[in-house]
Amino acid sequence: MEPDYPANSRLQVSNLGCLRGGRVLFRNRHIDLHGGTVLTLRGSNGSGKSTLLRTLAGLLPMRAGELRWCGRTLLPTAAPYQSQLAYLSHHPAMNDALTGIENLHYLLTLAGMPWQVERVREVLGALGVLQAAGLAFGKCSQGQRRRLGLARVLLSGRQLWLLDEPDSALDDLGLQWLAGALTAHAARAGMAIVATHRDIPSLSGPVLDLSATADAVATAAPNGEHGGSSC
Ligand SMILES: Nc1ncnc2c1ncn2[C@@H]1O[C@H](COP(=O)(O)OP(=O)(O)OP(=O)(O)O)[C@@H](O)[C@H]1O
Repeated sequence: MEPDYPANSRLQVSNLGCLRGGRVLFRNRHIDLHGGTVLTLRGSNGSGKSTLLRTLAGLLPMRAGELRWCGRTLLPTAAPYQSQLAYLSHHPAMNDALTGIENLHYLLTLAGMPWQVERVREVLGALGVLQAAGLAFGKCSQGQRRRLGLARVLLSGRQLWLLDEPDSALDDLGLQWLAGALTAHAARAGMAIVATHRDIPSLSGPVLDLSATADAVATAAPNGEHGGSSC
């Protein structure tokens, strides 16, 4: 069993605005996320969900707004924030010529995670990709590729998960696994922002709908209790 994350961690994003191709996608969006919270990001195709996640992951410039992590105003590219996040995009970011295991070993080592064989086997087994992980990644099915990408997030040990349609290509069993993984992550005071078009079973928490007019802060706090700003 892995240790819990600091319960008083907090991600605050205020007045976020995003541009793409010279067009304003949205402005004045607010997120206030505490340990133990999963925020669902909704919106029609092209409304800017991926753009928002890529911005929070530090892969696109933050054109407008402010990000605070544990009370400190930081750029999304700042190390104290980057070291806490795991980002899963539409693309698996794995090398097709390497096996799933080799990809995981490379990516987790790069992220500074110790390679714990038993834990890796446990996660791959739970995801049903223990065998597929021995194949060249390029020979895996879309669902298997997605599951291996999710294994990378789960094994990352990071508190903040930014997941762009993690349910894509997953069958019903995979979707149930994802729901369980998110619930378990939240129970350990993990945090996640999940862009999805589907209903992920038993996922509760705030929803930010980018199709809607900007208004309320997407926020939630377990039991309404938070510690101080340090984490
Ligand atoms: N590289 C790019 N250059 C210019 N515009 C882009 C680029 N990528 C995306 N866009 C535009 O930005 C807008 C938002 O795209 P984004 O992928 O963030 O939406 P989304 O809500 O994630 O969509 P979906 O639900 O289809 O995944 C779209 O209008 C899209 O055409």
